Amino acid sequence: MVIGIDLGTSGVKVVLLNDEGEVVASQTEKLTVSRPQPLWSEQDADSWWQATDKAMRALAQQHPLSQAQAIGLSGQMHGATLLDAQHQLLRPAILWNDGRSLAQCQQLEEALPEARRITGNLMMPGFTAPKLLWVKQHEPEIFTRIAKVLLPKDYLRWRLTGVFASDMSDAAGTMWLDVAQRCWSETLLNACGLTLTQMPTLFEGNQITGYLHSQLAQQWGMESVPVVAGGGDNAAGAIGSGMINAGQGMLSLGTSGVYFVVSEGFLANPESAVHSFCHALPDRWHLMSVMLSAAACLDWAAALTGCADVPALLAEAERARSDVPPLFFLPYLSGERTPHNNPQAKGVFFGMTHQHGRPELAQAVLEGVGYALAEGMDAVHACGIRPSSIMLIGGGARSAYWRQMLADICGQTLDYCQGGDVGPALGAARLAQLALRPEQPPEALLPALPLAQRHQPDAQRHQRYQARRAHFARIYQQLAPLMDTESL
Ligand SMILES: Nc1ncnc2c1ncn2[C@@H]1O[C@H](COP(=O)(O)OP(=O)(O)O)[C@@H](O)[C@H]1O
Ligand SMILES: O=C(CO)[C@@H](O)[C@H](O)COP(=O)(O)O
Repeated sequence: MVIGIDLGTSGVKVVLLNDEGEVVASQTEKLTVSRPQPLWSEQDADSWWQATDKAMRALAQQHPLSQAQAIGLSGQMHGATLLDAQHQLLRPAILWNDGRSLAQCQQLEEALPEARRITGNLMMPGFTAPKLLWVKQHEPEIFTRIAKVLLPKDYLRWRLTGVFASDMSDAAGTMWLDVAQRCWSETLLNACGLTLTQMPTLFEGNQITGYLHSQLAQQWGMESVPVVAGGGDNAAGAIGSGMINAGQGMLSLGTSGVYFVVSEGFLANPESAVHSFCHALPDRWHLMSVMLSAAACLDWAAALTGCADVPALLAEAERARSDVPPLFFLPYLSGERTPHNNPQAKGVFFGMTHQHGRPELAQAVLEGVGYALAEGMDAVHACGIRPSSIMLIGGGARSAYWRQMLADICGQTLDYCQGGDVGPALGAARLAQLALRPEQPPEALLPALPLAQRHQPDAQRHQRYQARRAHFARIYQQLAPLMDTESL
């Protein structure tokens, strides 16, 4: 048996897999995001640990963990978790959807024109490097005390094992990694005033990084098992759904919305804000487009419209009238990465009339996220890569109604598989399984998940959505110059 721990933005998920690769128990503990200033997005890293401990204890109640042989980790990417020499947290973690560091991105790009070549990526505020430059400039007393910079799941690893380590897929999102060579770039680190000693040691996703503290093992009723490197949540989600070979694609509907395609070797197109990162297995890479608020828009809209929860919002959307003028929603509640790279982008409802009520607002939100995802897909396809199949994962993929709508909007066949909603945790567990059997080729241990439902696009609906998508794009283009409201 193996355990997968996924530190998502909305919660920590833990799963227990048996030797047949089936989930025998799982538990989620919720997390909240704090937004103390415009563009900021933070979480208390200690709350990650508290949620993990609680989830593990609950997992142990559901099923004894004495047979567990390894733990794998996965987590929200890019977050800056800063520790001092006594290993105390220096400030709240600055998250992947925090937009405060645009100026620092520009400074890094100007100072280091070779950054795009080394990282394969455009410097964007969500990434870790510009966040550290922001801390250096705005919180110098904290910056000088930084002994270690950790990504979110690697902070959990430190709490689990006492080891400072990361994996290539997550490290690629820092902008300090030479992505083609899979090693830290001292040039990039030095540009932020950092050195190699402040970085965790790098591993491939299927390698053992350390062992569970015996005290924790005892509390959770298990052995002091190996803790495996794991992956950033998107790479881990891809591993969980068997996406490891060139041309395989995945659409993740978590807090963020991610279109992930495994590439043939290292491939980059930084100008389009497409991300080019290492996969969580050796010698494999991938491309992805990232929208910052995907299923997050559903939670926001549910609260806004007085729906009890996301399923209630989805039920409202299904009642939306089709004989009223189209209503548009720009889903940029936390700014946007692909394709706009605009932290100042804002959410917008456009086209409201007396005929629109809660169902139409709900429907507009689902559609708006769909149009933005379709734009990200196009950006990835423009890199010359088009997958033969696309797997849906993440909490948002639980809705069959939204899944079909997304297939219709994107004009793509989308597959939903059993277990897809806990994809990254499953991937973390599968990486742990791989680490225990290094002699086995990954293909043998990563079978595709059983197909639950295939969503074929409907040609007529796709045509109608295409016309609306073009209008959605025009609304953004027209309103983008008005979206920087900081000086008002
Ligand atoms: N039944 C449902 N149908 C559609 N979306 C759902 C449902 N339940 C939860 N969600 C969405 O799933 C999201 C969480 O997905 P998850 O993949 O766990 O995200 P993260 O990894 O960012 O924590 C929530 O933002 C919520 O909007
Ligand atoms: O920033 C990115 C990827 O570049 C996000 O995908 C984060 O990794 C958060 O993921 P979720 O919490 O939405 O799964």
